[in-house]
Amino acid sequence: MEIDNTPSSDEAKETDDDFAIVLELSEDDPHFDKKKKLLQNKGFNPKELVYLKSSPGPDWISTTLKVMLQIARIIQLDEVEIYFGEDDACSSVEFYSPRNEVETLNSILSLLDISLSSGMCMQMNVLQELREAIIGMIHDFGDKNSVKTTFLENHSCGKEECLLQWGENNGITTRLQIAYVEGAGRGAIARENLNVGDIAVEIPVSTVISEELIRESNMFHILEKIDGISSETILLLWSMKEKHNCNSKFKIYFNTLPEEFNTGLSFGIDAIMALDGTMLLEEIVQAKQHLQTQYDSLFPTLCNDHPDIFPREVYTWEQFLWACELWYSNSMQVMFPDGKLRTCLIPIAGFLNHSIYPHILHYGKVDPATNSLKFCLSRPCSEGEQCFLSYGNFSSSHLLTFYGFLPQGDNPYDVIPMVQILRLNRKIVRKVTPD
Ligand SMILES: C[S@@+](CC[C@H](N)C(=O)[O-])C[C@H]1O[C@@H](n2cnc3c(N)ncnc32)[C@H](O)[C@@H]1O
Repeated sequence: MEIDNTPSSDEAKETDDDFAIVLELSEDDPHFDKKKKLLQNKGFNPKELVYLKSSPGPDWISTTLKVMLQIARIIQLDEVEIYFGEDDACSSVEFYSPRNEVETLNSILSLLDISLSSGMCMQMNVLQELREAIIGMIHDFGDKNSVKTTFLENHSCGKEECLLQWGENNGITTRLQIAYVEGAGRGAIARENLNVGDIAVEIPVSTVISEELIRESNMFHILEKIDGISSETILLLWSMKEKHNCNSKFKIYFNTLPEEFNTGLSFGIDAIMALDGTMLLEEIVQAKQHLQTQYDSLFPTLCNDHPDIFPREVYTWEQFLWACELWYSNSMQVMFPDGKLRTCLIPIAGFLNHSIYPHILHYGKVDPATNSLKFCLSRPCSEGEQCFLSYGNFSSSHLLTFYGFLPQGDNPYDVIPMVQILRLNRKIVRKVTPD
């Protein structure tokens, strides 16, 4: 089917309608049915063809882009956005979330780039015009939503510089430098103007801390025999000891880690009192109880049975909590070429802070061609600007509990209680409204 602004079938014959950009909702999409319905509510099909004209009129580019955006926004919705998208099905929703918007613009850009690089299209000039318009929209979005960072000048970044040097010696390439920033510890700052598609940091797999590395350690054969123990727990126990290992390959990385993380898990009594009666306190207490149970199931048994491998002074509850906070707040999920998803610590990339308006959206897949992780920009980052990542679609309570901060701006993922309220509200309406 042709979209609104394309010619009717008679008109189509008079135009160069031989090349079309295809916007398609994948049948593998876990939300295919809901998205299809949303598309149909707006008059679109799951597969739409946007035909190019050789001499488009003055409004053609903007009208065409508007339609492409409407379709791509729905294709790029995530679960929470779909929930609200369904409510707004008949209204003319233009904006779902910052993540959705950046994802949408980048998905159209990549379709245009594929068409341009195929060289099959007669209307290269039109594709170029569409591309420039999309790039302009990505820039505008960044300009409207850039977060001002205040740098703290009186902090030395000696340890961080050492890590950057270590990274360089071990094949890490980065266009970021590290600085202390107000309210977030260290942050990663662009050394030069970075554009959409540029790689801000590239990390070879050999410099990533993952399960594979731990298999070589002398504690692995003991831990793997423990019933139900997860890879994450094994990694956590390894990092508690490796932190003190002077010969560790990752010594310089461990040197840069904070003594304290200040996530919700180590909130002091004052903070806990201030949260009295809130759902957040419940979340923190439950998470901590779970960790305490886990610790008690492992210690002091491991220290008693293998004192040389699990020294008592290293495996204290306080150090266990530190390692939990390290892994919760600094690890990333990475997909390896063998198809396995592993939890990893990633030196240097670990300095990237989170934002609701991130520059980098996709970073969790090893490129098999280079055996490296590439942190590519989905929107530009100017020289001297702090470069942000998206840690995921987390609510503020999750970010506070496991990362120790509240994000700036309206967090679109603060919706769970609201979703519950809406559902409850609907149930009440249904009950009181006769059929
Ligand atoms: C992966 S580390 C990022 C580097 C970290 N800032 C540091 O100095 O090591 C994640 C931690 O950074 C801090 N952080 C990340 N994003 C933040 C933000 N938007 N505001 C405040 N703190 C943030 C939190 O302490 C979080 O636990």
